[in-house]
Order: sequence, then C-alpha cells, then structure tokens
Amino acid sequence: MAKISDCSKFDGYPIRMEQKISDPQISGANRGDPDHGELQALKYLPISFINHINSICIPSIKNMQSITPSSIDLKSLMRTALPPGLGLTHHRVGPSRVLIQCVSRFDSANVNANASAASGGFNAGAGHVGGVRYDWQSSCAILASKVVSQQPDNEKNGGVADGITAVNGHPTLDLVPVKEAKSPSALPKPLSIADLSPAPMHGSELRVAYQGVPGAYSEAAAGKAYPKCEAIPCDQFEVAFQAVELWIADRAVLPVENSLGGSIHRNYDLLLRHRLHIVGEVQLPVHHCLLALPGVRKEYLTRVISHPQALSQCEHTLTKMGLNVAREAVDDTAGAAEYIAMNNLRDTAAIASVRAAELYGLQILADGIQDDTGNVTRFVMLAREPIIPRTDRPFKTSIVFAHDKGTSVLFKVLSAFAFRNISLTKIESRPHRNRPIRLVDDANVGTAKHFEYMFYVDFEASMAEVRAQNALAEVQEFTSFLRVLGSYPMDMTPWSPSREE
Ligand SMILES: O=C(O)C(=O)C[C@]1(C(=O)O)C=C[C@@H](O)C=C1
Repeated sequence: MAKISDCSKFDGYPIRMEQKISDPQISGANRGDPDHGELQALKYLPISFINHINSICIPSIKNMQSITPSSIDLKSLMRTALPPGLGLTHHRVGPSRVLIQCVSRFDSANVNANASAASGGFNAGAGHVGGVRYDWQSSCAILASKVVSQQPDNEKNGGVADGITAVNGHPTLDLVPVKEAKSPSALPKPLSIADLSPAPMHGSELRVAYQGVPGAYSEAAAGKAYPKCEAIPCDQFEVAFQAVELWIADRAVLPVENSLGGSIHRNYDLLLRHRLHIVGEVQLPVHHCLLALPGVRKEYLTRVISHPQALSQCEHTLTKMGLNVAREAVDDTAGAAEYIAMNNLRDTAAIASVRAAELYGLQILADGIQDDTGNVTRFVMLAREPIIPRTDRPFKTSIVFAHDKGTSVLFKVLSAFAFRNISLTKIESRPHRNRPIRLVDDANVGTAKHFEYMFYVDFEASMAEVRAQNALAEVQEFTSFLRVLGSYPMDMTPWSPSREE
C-alpha cells in the first residue's frame, strides 16, 4: 500500500492509496479493497491538507483528545491515536465528527501576516516559547477552526442549498434589499486591486466574492449557493480569486459556461493560474431584460450595453425586435444598468436582471429577451481548501490535463473513463499558454506547427469512489500534467426555468 505522501502529484486527492487494489471493472478480479474500512475519514483528505495537520480532535470522546503528529504517516497516526473503543473500523465517522485543525500551504511569513491581521494583532506577543513556529501553528489553527465553524450547512451536507424556490426574482436571497438602495451610490462598491490587503476576520456570515456589482447574475448565484452569505462585489474575476486567497472572502463564485453562449474561457484560464479548489456548482436560470431610464422608448435607443455573454445570449431577440442599435460590451450586466443610471443616458439600454432594474431605478422595456427560455449559466464555487468528497449523493469531479504529444492521448484518456462507466459532462480545450505551439519537422515536406492544449474535463463521479481514483491513476500514465480542480456535489435542484415558461 503506497503511503499517502506518495500522492502529492494529485494536488489533493490521494488516489495512490488505491493503486494496488484491483479494479474489478478492468481486471475481472473481485478482491475488493483490503483497507477499505481504514482511514475512511481521512483517506480522501488532500495532501495539502494532510501535510499541515496540527492535531486531530475527536469531539465524541469525553476528554477531547488531541494529538500532534511529528510525522505525517496517517495510518500509524490513526492506529496509535485513536482511543480504545474506536477501532479501525470506526474510522467511518463523518467529517463533522472529526475536527481536523489544519493550515493551508502558505509560506510562514504570509501566514504570520495573515494570522496577525486576522486575529487583530494575535501575533503581537511572539516572544514566548515556541516563537514563530508556535505562533504560526496557533494562528492557523484558529483561522482554520473559524473556517470549519463557518462551513455552511449546505456544504457540510455535501451539497447546494435545498429548497431554493426562486432565483431570478430573488425572493429567497439575502442580498442588498432593493428599498435600501435609494441611489446607486448607496450600494457597495466593487473591490479593486487597491483594496486587496488582508482584512480582519469577519463575523459569522460566509463572505462570497463575485465579479460585478449588486444585481449581477453572479451575485444571484452566490445567493443560491449560500443563501445567508455576505456577497462581496469585485471589479474583476482576478480580484475575486485574490479576495479568497487573501482571506478577505471565504468563497468565490465564478461563471464557467452558459447554455447559449458556451464556455467563459477566461475563467478556465484563471482556474489553472490560481490554486483555489472547486467546492460546488450552481446552475442559475438567466432571465434577461432590456432596461432603460424611465420614459425612454425603444425607438430612441442607439446603443445596447451589457456583458458580452448577455449580449450573445440575446443576439437573435435583439435583431428580431428591429432595434437599430450598436452593441457594446461592458464588465457585467448590472454594471451596465448602473452606468446608464449614473450618467443619465437616454439613448442607451442595458441587458440585465429584474433586480438590476429595481436597484438602479430603470424601467423594463422588454422582459425575457434571452434567445432560449431555458437559458442557464453554470457557476462554480471556489475555496482555499477542497471539501471531502463523498459517495452518498451525486458528485462531479473537474480535472485539467496536458500531454507533450498534444491531442494524440485524448482518446486513451477518455477511454479510462468510458471503461469504468464514468460519464463526462464537459470537455473543453484551451491553449497551452506555456507552450502554445509544437513544431514537428519532416525533412521531406517541411515543418508542421501543432497547437498545444490544456484539456478540462468534468466527470460524474466522486474522488471518494474507487473507479474515479483508478481512472485518474490511469489518466496520469498518459499525461504529462494532471490536476484535480475539485470534487464537489452536483447541483441537483429541481429544474425551474426563468419564470413564465
Ligand atoms: O454580468 C453578470 O451579471 C454576470 O454575472 C456575468 C455573466 C457571465 O459571465 O456569463 C453571468 C451570467 C450570465 O450568463 C451573464 C453574465
């Protein structure tokens, strides 16, 4: 049995644990997993998590036991650490019963800075026993335990919130109430790069960063994923990522694809450039309206502004409406509405949500102008640490891989999933930014220039499933680069297309 630390290549999920276990689907053998009862609670923890475990506390035991491992051999750790009565088979405790205080993989300088800020000068007395390391560990344990306690119920349950009945009308969202937004200047301003210095720890609400201003669909997605969250507007996607990395926010919500407009490519690139983990997804019905200042008639319009995705989702409808207008792209849909209101533009309309109309005092000239009534955008939620994958509800896993020999491995990689009956829900290719072109010389005919790609694949299985672990072990054989972006619950909320359909 390989040690967990052998798995670091997978950036999280210790699939090597299962390396020597035969896969009945492939070999026909039916030996099962000899260690299946062991480490059930811990085997799926990511390496980045395990490497920084400070202590393991088992709250169900009377005098809470805490151990501080000197090495990170989790198997021996668990064998010696568990009190009598909690034999190895008892390791099947759910994640909520084992509190693992840990830190994420920061350099200690950073952590000290963050922890100090986060605890309001917590580190000020760093001169006592243990010095920097002691402070580093304690600070991080505090930060980590705050994160554990703030983990929203829907994530603890391994899924997005149940019982959300409406989204585009937003009655269930705990966002900026329309009546409080008397003027656009009363609304929270988006974060910009200049605002990104680590902030003190917050209260009890989960803070979710999104790109755009209040009224953007991303804000609605944040509200669907985390109904009681504090939604933090950011002026760019990059800023939303950094807000999480710097502990200013706990989660970021990122649109990745739309049923009409397709993939939001830039966000795939950002997922790769940053080290955040996908911890969930939400699919949001997107119901677009044409908004203008009160009293403006369609005939007066010379311009329609919106997010490029929104413009493309309404392309045909705008044409059918016979509007003789220029289309202009701006950063987000609600930002377009705000811009019209702030500048008193009587010749310009915005494509945005009903909520944006209410927040910025615009009238709805046309309702439901998306080209398809079932228009849906898929968002992913990102966090500093991955969640523990489970098998008791449908999970999806997102990976990205590349190979030195370009597309030639694609068939082999995809067959690793097909042989195990694992369905793919999405495949996307993006330029391999570090090495976009591969030259292949042929003395007789010249030099071929092949484009190189990163492949993003989503598949319907949890990293807690042996078949997924084995599939990835096989994929790794064929690829030169492989990263698990996240294993997370699928959005299974009932289908509710946007209104009147
Ligand atoms: O501009 C917004 O309101 C956003 O939240 C962005 C965004 C996107 O990037 O696709 C989100 C959902 C809609 O598909 C249109 C725009």
